Amino acid sequence: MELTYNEKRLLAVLKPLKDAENARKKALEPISETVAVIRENDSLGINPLRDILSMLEETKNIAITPVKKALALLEEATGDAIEPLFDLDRPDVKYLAKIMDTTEEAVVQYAGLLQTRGLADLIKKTTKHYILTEEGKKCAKEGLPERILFESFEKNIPIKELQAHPQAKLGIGWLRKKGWITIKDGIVEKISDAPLGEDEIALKKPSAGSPGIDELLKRKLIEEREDTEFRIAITTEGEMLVSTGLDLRIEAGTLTSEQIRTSEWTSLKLRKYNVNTPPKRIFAGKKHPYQSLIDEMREILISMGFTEMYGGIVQSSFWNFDALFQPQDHPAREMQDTFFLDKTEELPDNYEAIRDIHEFGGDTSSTGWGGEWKKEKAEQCVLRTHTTSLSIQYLKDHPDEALKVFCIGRVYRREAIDPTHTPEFEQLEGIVMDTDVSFRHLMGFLKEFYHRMGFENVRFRPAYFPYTEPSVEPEVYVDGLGWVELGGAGIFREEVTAPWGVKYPVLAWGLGVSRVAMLKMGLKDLRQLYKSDVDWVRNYPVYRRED
Ligand SMILES: N[C@@H](Cc1ccccc1)C(=O)O
Repeated sequence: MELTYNEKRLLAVLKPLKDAENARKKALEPISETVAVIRENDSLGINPLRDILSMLEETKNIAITPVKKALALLEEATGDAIEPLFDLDRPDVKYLAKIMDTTEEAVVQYAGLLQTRGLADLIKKTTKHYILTEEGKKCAKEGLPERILFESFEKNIPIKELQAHPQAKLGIGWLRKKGWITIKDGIVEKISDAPLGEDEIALKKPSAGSPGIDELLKRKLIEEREDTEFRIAITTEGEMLVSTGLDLRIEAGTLTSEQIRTSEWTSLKLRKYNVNTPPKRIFAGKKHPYQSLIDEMREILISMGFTEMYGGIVQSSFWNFDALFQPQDHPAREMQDTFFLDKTEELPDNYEAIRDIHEFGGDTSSTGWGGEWKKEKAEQCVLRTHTTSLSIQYLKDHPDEALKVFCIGRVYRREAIDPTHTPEFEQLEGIVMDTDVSFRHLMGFLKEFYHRMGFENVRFRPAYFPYTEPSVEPEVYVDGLGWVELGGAGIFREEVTAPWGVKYPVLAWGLGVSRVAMLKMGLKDLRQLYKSDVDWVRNYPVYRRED
């Protein structure tokens, strides 16, 4: 495969650097010889030569003429001041990035490509170094606690007294461990002259390989750091390729309309694109997958002719339970099932109609639940446990017109949290009222909705809710899971509709939204929908309608 423009550029930079390095080595040969001779004489004890020796050794570390020349050329080419560097036959990536005016990552990438072609070697070197921790800095300045303690007394000292020393807590243990003291009959006595330890030497200059390092790491006086350095060396093949000449014309990435009109493009070198290289991923803002699904449900209902209703999260027990003919001693009204609030709400004017329904059936054919209905219980506010609390209020406000309304909203129940239960979740509520809608219409609406959501098989099982008769639970069939229950539905009872003068039959349902989300999104854990898991959101494919 042909070399990319950037690979060629890198090669074109590497080659003169290597030439410069070769020239430098060559120029240094006579110096090296001299140094060797002097060193030999020096070992014979001819001391005055020492100064010459160190002078010459220094020379070896200074950029000498050929290198200076190469750098001047590079500086001219890049317009950048370049620090003299050594090992120019395998320059550092930082340096290359600077002279190629690009990032270090890019240089490593080009070098990686060259390496697969055998034209360059990418050399990775990691080195360790150590830094002093806060504690370490203190000890490096003032000495280790045991050293300070050791120097705080002459030959012996009562242990009680030594314990009062601010360094005693850590220091005494170490004094014993290092064998600098003994303690007998409450008296501490020095038994060593406490030579400078390896740890103390390493603390002054913590460098890799010094014997005290491990001890200091264990005492958390120093921390280890790793530096990674990349260097790139051109290979002989690489050099040969450069010698045969590289086409270093700048490649055109995008053409201007001018270049196309004037046919200038025919003489340009066009950049080749590798369409197999995955691009860097960018993450644009996007809707949460759960929100997308909710929006899809909303659209389906709107397309089926429904309008949306809204209502508060905080509801009186009256609207959440009583108006729905849920007896006041119903288990769902217990503290352990519902979030009760330290708040009450006034009841509507004709609340007595609901009281009568509960106590004896009011004006209806019902016999009610019997017993005494308590107003205070109904006034108690709760976090709504179902969105049916909105449906009944909507009916109260629109008792005599045909209507199709829905709402998608959050509801709250005191559930223990596990993969399939959360104390907050969403419901999709709907009601349909018209002159002669029937149970068959109800099943028709629900089937149609689930079909549009992509569930082919829908069935209904008999169920019970205090506010509907008949009542059913819709279920959908999911491969691998079987029939899954998805909520409740039914026709509102007379006890619910009569108090508000509702004229026609009312079909009602409340469906689990998060349940549907789990099925549609293939989730095993419902909690995923409510976590701030950015990675998941980023990687979740943008949701598409199936129709
Ligand atoms: N409110 C019921 C569902 C339902 C709504 C309307 C009619 C019948 C049932 C629930 O939360 O489970």
